Amino acid sequence: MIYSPNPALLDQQTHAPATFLSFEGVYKVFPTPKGAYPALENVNFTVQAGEFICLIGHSGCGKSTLLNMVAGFSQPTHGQILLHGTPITQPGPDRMVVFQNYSLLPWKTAFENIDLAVRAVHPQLSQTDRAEIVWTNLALVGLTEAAHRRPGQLSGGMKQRVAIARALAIRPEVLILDEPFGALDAITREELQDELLEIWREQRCTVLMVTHDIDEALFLADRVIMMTNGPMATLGEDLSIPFPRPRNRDQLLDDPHYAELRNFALDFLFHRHAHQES
Ligand SMILES: Nc1ncnc2c1ncn2[C@@H]1O[C@H](COP(=O)(O)OP(=O)(O)OP(=O)(O)O)[C@@H](O)[C@H]1O
Repeated sequence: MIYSPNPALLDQQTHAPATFLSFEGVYKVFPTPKGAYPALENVNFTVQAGEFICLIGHSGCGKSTLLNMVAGFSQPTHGQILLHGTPITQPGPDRMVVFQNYSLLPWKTAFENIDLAVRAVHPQLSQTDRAEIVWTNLALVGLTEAAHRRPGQLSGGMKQRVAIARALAIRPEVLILDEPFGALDAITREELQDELLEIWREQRCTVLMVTHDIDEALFLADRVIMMTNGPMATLGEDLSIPFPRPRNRDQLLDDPHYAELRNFALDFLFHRHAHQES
């Protein structure tokens, strides 16, 4: 079959397929009681479909602000963020967010939390079809056995697995992860990183993930976007991570290029753009 792109996805002037996701001169200014606070200034970069991008920067540099605008929770003050060439103006099921604090409904079971999201996006589906989607996604994160437990009966890692399964059940094009493993112990964190890579490999969604952990970013990402400090934070470095996949943690640590990239990132954060409090 000959591939013919959807005309709506073509750039009107060049007729080239529109970039998957692009940040074009994005500024964000927050009104505060003390006056306008310019959080982000002139952020420009593009993301290809299927890329795994990690955003790193000191606390307060605007990482969550940027993700929130991709999610459609807020709008740039100037500039635009385009998905398939169309400005993002509101939330939609093509972009799902997973937060650090799981944000599950405590009175619903794992199954019900996921089912609720599926029902909100696909109200036309029968209960049987919805249940199939929920079971598939619970299995994807290894939680079939815990389906009928409420969040209070789940560990932190299990709660985050439910949150990831809930996001994936909607089949988003962009999976937005805001420090998803920040509250987890080191072992659970590594397990979830491996599972996330496996899911991403199978589903080929595009991932935008905020992390404070350089090793996590180097293990997971195709590119690490490093942000300068706020106010007026912007893109500082756009690092390509060349390690072949599937990645093996021990092999990565032995790779001299790994130490080079890690030192470059550390130098960016703690010398070139040191935070006063760091
Ligand atoms: N609604 C708001 N009103 C005013 N200022 C805001 C608002 N939201 C964020 N800010 C400010 O914008 C800056 C960026 O915040 P943001 O939460 O995006 O940073 P971050 O890089 O995600 O930080 P962290 O790593 O600590 O989560 C901060 O100085 C924050 O105080």
